[in-house]
Amino acid sequence: MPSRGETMLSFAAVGCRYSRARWVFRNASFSIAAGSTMAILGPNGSGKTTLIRCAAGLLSPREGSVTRNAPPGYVPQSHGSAFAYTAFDMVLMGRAQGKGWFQQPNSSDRAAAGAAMERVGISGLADRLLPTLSGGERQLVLIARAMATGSPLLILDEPSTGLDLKNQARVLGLLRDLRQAGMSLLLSTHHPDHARAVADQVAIVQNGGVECGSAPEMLTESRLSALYGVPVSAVDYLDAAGRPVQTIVTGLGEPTNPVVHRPVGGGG
Ligand SMILES: Nc1ncnc2c1ncn2[C@@H]1O[C@H](COP(=O)(O)OP(=O)(O)OP(=O)(O)O)[C@@H](O)[C@H]1O
Repeated sequence: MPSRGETMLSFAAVGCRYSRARWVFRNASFSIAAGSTMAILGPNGSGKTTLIRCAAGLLSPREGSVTRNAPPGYVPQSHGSAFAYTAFDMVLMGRAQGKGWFQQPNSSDRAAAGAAMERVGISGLADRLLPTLSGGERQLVLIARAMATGSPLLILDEPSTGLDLKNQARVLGLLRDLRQAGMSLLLSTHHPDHARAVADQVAIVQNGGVECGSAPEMLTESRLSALYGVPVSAVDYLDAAGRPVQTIVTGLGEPTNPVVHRPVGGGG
């Protein structure tokens, strides 16, 4: 594992576009150190996936430079189609990174794939064919595949898409553990709450620009309300263990009278 604080990924004045007519974004500059996480937020179509693909080396920047100090583990945005591999074989493909085309996986590759599945909590799916899995189960397989690479740098495009609350919590907990273990993570999300749960830094992609800062600085009510064009509030409450917690909600719910924030799981 790289030493804590070492730069794992950096963008220097990066610009990306698909056609001459329009830049998706320009002048993106940031770096991610070992043991830290950056979340990318932005409206639909603003350029989050473009930035993620550029970071993963799947798209070349039109200007500026991207530096990685390891080939990353990559989790693509989930999509419907899937080849008829077993979940285990899909995860094992994560071990192919850096190997020759015809090199067979060995026993340590199999052990790493099994360990990644166990870590993500999907060992029970090992023999299932991908087309028979639910969208959320497939998403967990893709996360395990990225982990099986053993790379200290993980790049994830909307990793919680399609996951139920329990699996969202599982994935967020896992990402936190990986950061704690010294890994570097870059993820895109539509959930400011998830960014708050796992990220030290936040990049906001909007109107052709990328603005970066610390998570507390970027995840304010006013910034998020302006970003999404809906009222956004930060709500304090006590969790089931009685700890004060803050969550981010859109102010689109029904008005209550009187307004009471009860602890989740607190009954009454
Ligand atoms: N292959 C492509 N060719 C041309 N334009 C593209 C291509 N991929 C994306 N775009 C355009 O680039 C812009 C940014 O797309 P991108 O997928 O990066 O946005 P996003 O923020 O990830 O969106 P979402 O939240 O909806 O997933 C959009 O206007 C999109 O239409």
